[in-house]
Order: sequence, then structure tokens, then C-alpha cells
Amino acid sequence: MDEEETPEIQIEVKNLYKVFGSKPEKGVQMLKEGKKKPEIFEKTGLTVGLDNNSFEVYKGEIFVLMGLSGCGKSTLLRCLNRLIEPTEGSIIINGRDIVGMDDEEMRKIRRQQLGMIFQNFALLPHRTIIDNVAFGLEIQGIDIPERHTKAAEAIKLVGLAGYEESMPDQLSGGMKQRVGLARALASDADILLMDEAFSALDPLIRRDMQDELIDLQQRLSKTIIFVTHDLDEALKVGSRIALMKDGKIIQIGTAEEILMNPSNEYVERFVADVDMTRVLTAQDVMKKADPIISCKSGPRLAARLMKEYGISNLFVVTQHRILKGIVTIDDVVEAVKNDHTTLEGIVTTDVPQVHLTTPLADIIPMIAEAKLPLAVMDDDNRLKGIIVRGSVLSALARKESEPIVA
Ligand SMILES: Nc1ncnc2c1ncn2[C@@H]1O[C@H](COP(=O)(O)OP(=O)(O)OP(=O)(O)O)[C@@H](O)[C@H]1O
Repeated sequence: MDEEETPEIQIEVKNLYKVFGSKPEKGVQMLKEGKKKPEIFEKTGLTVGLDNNSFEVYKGEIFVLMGLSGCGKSTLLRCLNRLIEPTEGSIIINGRDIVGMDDEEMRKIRRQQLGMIFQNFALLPHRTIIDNVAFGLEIQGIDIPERHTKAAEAIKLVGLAGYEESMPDQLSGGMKQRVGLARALASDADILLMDEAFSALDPLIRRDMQDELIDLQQRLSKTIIFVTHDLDEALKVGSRIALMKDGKIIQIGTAEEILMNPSNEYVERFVADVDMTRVLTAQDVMKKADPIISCKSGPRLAARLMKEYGISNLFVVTQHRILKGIVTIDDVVEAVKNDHTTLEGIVTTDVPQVHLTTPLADIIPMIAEAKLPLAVMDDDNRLKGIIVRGSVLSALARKESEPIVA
């Protein structure tokens, strides 16, 4: 796999608590003493919203908060822009703790850094689309020409060019949600908070919007915190997913990490019905292509490597790991017998290939038919790993796949 870059932290949440009701500090105290949400409610009438959560959100990722109804997703999201006041803890955004900031300063941060997109669109019914999109900019005191230019750009980005002068009630649900998205994009905020933003949409439109969001995020590099109770949606859009229960994040990881290594039985049950073949990709199931051989080497070295490693096929590459093809043991033995000095003439170039991101669902039929291992390629056509039948089976058995260092 490529070298991991250290991600830049955009939001850091430390020991965040939220308890609803009067004298909430009492609830926090009880949580610290190890009492649980139902017991605290029973004894005090206080409702635990968030129970000691600490996590980081990286710049440019889609960080999903997921869990069943009432687990605290919306509370956590709303604490991030202090639409809900945390009871205790800190929330550091772009290096500054927003807990304790005065109202004036907080409003400024909300306007400039935090865009919010709601499920119910929250559009102003008597304003045109462009004025809806420009609304946040208007509040910031930006003049009409500039805000209309920015709003028109955002409208174009979400695919609604031509609808600038329409009214909200002339638009379908999916289009309204695009307006909500455009509004958040127009504000230049580098963080978008999305609360069940697609949950009210028809399934097909919802899928389109998910694709659009992933695409926009890749183009604009916004940091997005996305709340959903839908596991498929979380797995699809999330760079990382935080799974919550009773006000607490119980696991954070990529879709693959959560599916392959659920941290406890609750997570395991939560993800039990997921179709792994749609989530795992070639890079999750491949193994290191080792050994490989340079196209400049001869059949004797090939024969020795194949014997040493007990393999009957060997991948042949250039010095930059560009795939040339594969040689089989029979051809190599024949070439040695005939005193050939190069592999020329015995390299089979017709090797089945997949990309690092090819889903397992597409790989399984290929592996069933293929006589040779599959070559896993990156964008530059370099060999990154290989897939044999066994690696697919062990991944599906949810065993840890081998570490990959191609
Ligand atoms: N204003 C409030 N007053 C009292 N309790 C609240 C308030 N808001 C939320 N809660 C409680 O906090 C807990 C977390 O609620 P929250 O709305 O954050 O959950 P959620 O995971 O977003 O659920 P849903 O998907 O149903 O919106 C729940 O027990 C809820 O009843």
C-alpha cells in the first residue's frame, strides 16, 4: 500500500459529556462513577446524551456518526457547533476550543467555518433558489453581486444551474437537498455538518446524492461530519465511521476495519448482515506479490525462485513494477532446458487484472474462472499485489488479512 500520510486534525473532541435536565453536572458525576444511562435516568430524571467521548476528525474526510435512534448522534453533531451546549469537555476546531466562546465569537465561527445541512432542507419558501443559497452570505454582510456570484457557483457545483430563479416549492425533494448543500458550499465553510441529510429522500435519489457528496468532497476537500442511522449509507460515504451506543462512541474505524474487526459483540451484531463482498475491495484481500522477477532476468533465476517459494506462476515486471506478464513453471523449465538466457518469448501477457479499488463482488467471478492469480494494479499500472482464491476465502471468513507491503 502507499505510504500513509499523517492526517491533519481539524476537530479534536476531548472528554465530551452532555446530560439533559436540571443540574446536569450531577449526571456527569454519576457517569464518572461508572453509572449507566438507564440508572441515572431512574435515580435523577436526567437523560444522558453523551458519555465521555474523545475523538479526532481529519481534514478532508467524511466522518460518519452512526447508531440506532437515541444513541446520541444528533446531540454530538449539534455540540460541534454548540446548537447544543456540552455539559463538560472540549471541542477544538482549527486549533481553538469553542466551548466557552462567547455568543458573538461563536456566531462568527458558525458562519465562517461550520456549514450545517438538515434533513428537512430548511429552505426559506418565499425566496428564490439563488437567494436561499446566498442567505448565509447575506447575513455575513456580503454585497449582492459578490454573494450572487458565489451562490451561482455553488448552484452549478450541485448540478442545479438554470434553477437560480425558481422557488423552493417548484423543486423536488432531491433538488431541495441539493439547494441545502449549495448553501453550505457557498459559505466557504471548510467543515460541513450533515444531520440525516438524505434520510427523507427516495432510495434512488438518495443514492445519487450520496455519490454526489463523495464526488464533491473529493473535489472540494471539505471536512464533513455526517449523521446517519443507515449502515449502508455509512459504509458507502464514510472515510471513517464512529459507531455510537447509549451516548458513547464504541468503535471508530474505516468500513473495512469495523466489518473485519468489530470491537465487541454489539458491533458484530450491528454489522452481521452486511454483504462483505460489496464493501471489501482488492486491496483488502490481496497479498504481497513476492517473489516477482525483472523482465531482464533469465529462466534459471525464475526456476530457482519458483522452486524456493513452491509456486507455479511468477509475475514479471519492469524495474518500476509495471506489469509485463506471468511465466509458468512448465515454460520456465522448458526455457532452461533449451538454454534460453532471457524470459523473452515465454511471458504470458494475458494476465487477469483488477484495480486496487475493485469490489470483491466483481473479483469473485473472475477468480472462479481464472487459471492464474489476479494482478492488482494501481492507477499507474504498477503491480501492487496479487489475489489467489485462498486470500478471498480468508477475507470472507473475517480473518485478518496479511499485511500488504507491495
Ligand atoms: N432536548 C433534549 N432534552 C432531553 N433529552 C434529549 C434532548 N435531546 C435529546 N435527548 C435525549 O438524548 C439522547 C440522544 O438523542 P439524539 O437525538 O442525539 O439521538 P440520535 O442518535 O440522534 O437519535 P435519532 O436518530 O432518533 O435522532 C436520547 O435519549 C434523547 O432522548
